[in-house]
Order: sequence, then C-alpha cells, then structure tokens
Amino acid sequence: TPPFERPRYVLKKVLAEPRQEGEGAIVRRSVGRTELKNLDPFILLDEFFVSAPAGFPDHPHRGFEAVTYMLQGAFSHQDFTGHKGTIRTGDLQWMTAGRGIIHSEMPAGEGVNHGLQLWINLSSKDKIIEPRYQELQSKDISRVEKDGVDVRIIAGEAFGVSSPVDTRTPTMYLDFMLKPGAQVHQRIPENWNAFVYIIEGEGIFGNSNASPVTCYNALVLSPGDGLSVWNRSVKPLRFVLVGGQPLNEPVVQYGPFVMNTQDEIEQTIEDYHQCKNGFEKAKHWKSQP
Ligand SMILES: Nc1ccc(F)c(C(=O)c2c[nH]c3ncc(Cl)cc23)c1F
Ligand SMILES: [Fe+3]
Repeated sequence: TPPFERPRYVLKKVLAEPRQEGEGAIVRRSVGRTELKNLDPFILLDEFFVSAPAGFPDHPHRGFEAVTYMLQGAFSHQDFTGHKGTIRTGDLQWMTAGRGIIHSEMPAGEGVNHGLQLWINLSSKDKIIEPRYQELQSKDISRVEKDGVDVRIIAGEAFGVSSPVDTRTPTMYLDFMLKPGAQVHQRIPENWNAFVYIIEGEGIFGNSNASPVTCYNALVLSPGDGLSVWNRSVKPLRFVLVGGQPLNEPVVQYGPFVMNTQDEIEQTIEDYHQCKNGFEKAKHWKSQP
C-alpha cells in the first residue's frame, strides 16, 4: 500500500550555480534566485563555501530568521550586543533577527568552510520582536538511524522524534543521509510549501520511476501529504528537506531587510543609517578581527 494518499512529486528542478556574496565568499543560491522566489515562508537558501580571509563582515538583518547549519569546518560570529560564538561541523545557529541585528560571520576553520544558510520570513507581527538565538551543538541535534536512513532533525519531526528548536512559523528542516539501496517516506503537513536541496550523491524523489537528481539541485515539491525518496546509486545520498506553513503576507526585500511594504523598507534603511528603532547599538560597534 502506498504510504501517502497524495504523494508529493517534483514540480520544478533548479540548479544552484556558484556566485559571489559577502566579501570574496562563494555561495550556491537555490531558493531566492529569480525562478525560485515564491516559496513562502522561505526567502533564500545559500550553500556557502568560504576560505579565510573571505567571509561576511559586518552587516545587518531585519524581518526574518537566518538559520546557519555547518556541514564542514567552522564559522565564528559576533553581533552588536556582544553575543559571539563559533559554529562547528554539524552545529546549528537559528538566529531570529526580528527588529534588527548587525553581525559578522567569518570562517574559523582551516581550508574551505562549508554550510547552509536558510532565511525564513517572519510574520508582520514578529518583524519587530527582539533578536534571539537558538544555538545547538552537533551532539544536541536530535538524530534517528533506521534501515539505512540517518536523519538529523534540525526543526520539526521525523520518525516520531522532534527537534527542540522553537520555530515562529511552523517549519520542518531535516538533514537526511541515505545509504545505497535505502528509501525513506517522510510525512509533510498538507498545506506546507516544501522543497529539497541535494548536498551529496544522487536520489530519486517523488515517484519511483523518476530520473535521479544530483547535488546542487533544489526541487520544489507539489502539494501533498508526504515525500518518498529512493537511493538506487552506489554512493550515499545526502539532502535536506525543508517545509513550512506559508505566511501569506506581502514580501518586500531589500538585501538583508525583508518587510511587508516599500515604506517599511525605507523606514528600515533610515533606522539602520540613523542607528535607531533597534539599530541603536550600531553607533559604536565594529566586529573584532
Ligand atoms: N554583505 C551581505 C549582504 C547580504 C547578506 F545576506 C550577507 C550574508 O551575510 C550572507 C549571504 N549569504 C550567506 N550565507 C552564509 C552566511 Cl554565514 C552569510 C551569508 C552579506 F554578507
Ligand atoms: Fe548574516
């Protein structure tokens, strides 16, 4: 018996090509590029590859959440409130920027530091909340291994295990590793928007006779109550499955500012330049080298 009443299949496949971002950093942007704009509540997904001295020096955020997940290496971060730390392989930083953050995110490991940064929009009422961090070390991230499937539960639930992360918008963010020959059937709430981003290997998504998809591709999923995935290759398959309940609000983005109207964007730019309404600490702050 098929595991789902309405299996989700692949509506669109988009290859994320490398591009410059920050200072000398290379990112493969999937969600957030022109043809992948309306995946409400998701604004952007960057797979970043950064070697020192490149990185993301002092920059602001307002109106959304930046979720950084390190796949390999380390990143150090510091913000204008004095909050600082290092995100290492397998670690997670869920930063709710709310009304405003200014921070720097710089590589802290030797060689290439590789990870994902997902931007999740906030509802209009949450765009003015105080900034907040939820930071998990690799060992604290819920993990289930079963029948050749190894899933790390960054947000939401899989195999009956939930993540401790408190998401403003109901969200799932699952990091799957499938051994050769393994398959997985993951339930996804019916009315959520959902996509897959492949990190390593090749997999078959949606229906069992679909053609295999390889890394750096993002797959937009059709509506439905779950996704099936098969690994029919001889290598491990690694991908993230991201889903969220749409906010259904207007989105006006200006770089690292995501609001609901053009007026709010203009107000945000003024707040940032005049160090007010949440950007007060910008007056005297610069990141320490
Ligand atoms: N100047 C500028 C302008 C706008 C930005 F969003 C950024 C920025 O920080 C990032 C954009 N992708 C990213 N992936 C991973 C990480 Cl750790 C950071 C970023 C930045 F630096
Ligand atoms: Fe940032």
